Amino acid sequence: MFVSRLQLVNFRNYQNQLVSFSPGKVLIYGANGQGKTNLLEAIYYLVIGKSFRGKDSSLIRFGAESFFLGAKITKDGQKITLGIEYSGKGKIFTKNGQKQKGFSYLLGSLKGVLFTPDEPVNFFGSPTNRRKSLDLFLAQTSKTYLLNLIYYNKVLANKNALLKQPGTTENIIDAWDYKLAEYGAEIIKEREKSLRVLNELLTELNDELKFLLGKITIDYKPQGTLEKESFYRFLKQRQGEERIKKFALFGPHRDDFRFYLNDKDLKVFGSQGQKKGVLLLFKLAQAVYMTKILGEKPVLLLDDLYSEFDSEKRRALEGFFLNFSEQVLITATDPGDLKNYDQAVLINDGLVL
Ligand SMILES: Nc1ncnc2c1ncn2[C@@H]1O[C@H](COP(=O)(O)OP(=O)(O)OP(=O)(O)O)[C@@H](O)[C@H]1O
Repeated sequence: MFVSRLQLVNFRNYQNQLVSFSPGKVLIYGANGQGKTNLLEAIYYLVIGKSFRGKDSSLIRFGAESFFLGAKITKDGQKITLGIEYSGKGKIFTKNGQKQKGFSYLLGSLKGVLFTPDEPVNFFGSPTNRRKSLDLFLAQTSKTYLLNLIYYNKVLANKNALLKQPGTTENIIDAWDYKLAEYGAEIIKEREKSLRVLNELLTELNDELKFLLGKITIDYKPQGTLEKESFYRFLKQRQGEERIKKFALFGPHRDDFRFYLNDKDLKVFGSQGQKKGVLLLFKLAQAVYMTKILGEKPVLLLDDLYSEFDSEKRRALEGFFLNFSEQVLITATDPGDLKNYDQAVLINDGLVL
């Protein structure tokens, strides 16, 4: 799939901009602070229904009251139009001109994988960010996963409220734990399976691209089990501790997965370059996963990629992109950074020239 048209109205520093994109390698270039990342942010907004870097209110162009993003997607020769409007009153979602009840009805229409230079710090910095990142990928690849996650979070919120209430009995908590175990086991199963596959794909990519020396391993530490009944017993055994702390301490909302390079924890021992490399490989593995398992090539959104990697890695990457994406949008300050592109888009002060 690829984005053939994008409209930005009062989004960041864009007033009313229509951009046409070709499939293939698209170079988005311009000086610092002109709106290159804003453009990727807009496209990724249509992928995940929110910004990867700011609150909705901060995305409205200074002085305006709402923003609108619209896109035309070409998918297997068919055209899909998506629209999201945000104002202080909320968001309006449209697909093919029809208003939709929520973003979950748009999710998956445009599949995308984003890599930004700031991301490794956040990603390796906290388990919450790693979980969020994985959830964004899995929500795009599986509707069931998304639903289980939504239900799980609702039950979790209820359980947490009850744990704070004086006089809540064990029986009441039991009922919520049973539900948590039901959804939680499914979440853990999907995370376990996908991380195993992603690890295999990432290893193949690393061999092919000769990116980092050594073996990369993803170690997933689920806070529960893969089966509902044993998960429920796992939670029940820990109820005492949760009642004292008045907070749900166990379950996939506390899961973590860590990356090891030659059996050394990357978070603790990895260099900045190694962390960036592994995260980029992890993202590219997601694109391969979507292509191989779902049969849908996502759009790759790579912010300032070439300032991050040495020339050998750049060369390896250039040959790779279009195997697993129909369209890759790469931002750069120097137009000489990307060779053999299909389209170059110059951005200047919120305008596409
Ligand atoms: N809500 C907003 N309204 C108007 N302008 C905004 C808004 N939010 C951010 N901007 C402007 O957007 C610009 C930054 O855009 P962006 O992050 O896309 O830059 P960039 O071209 O990727 O630059 P760099 O190469 O430095 O990363 C800044 O000039 C900033 O003032």
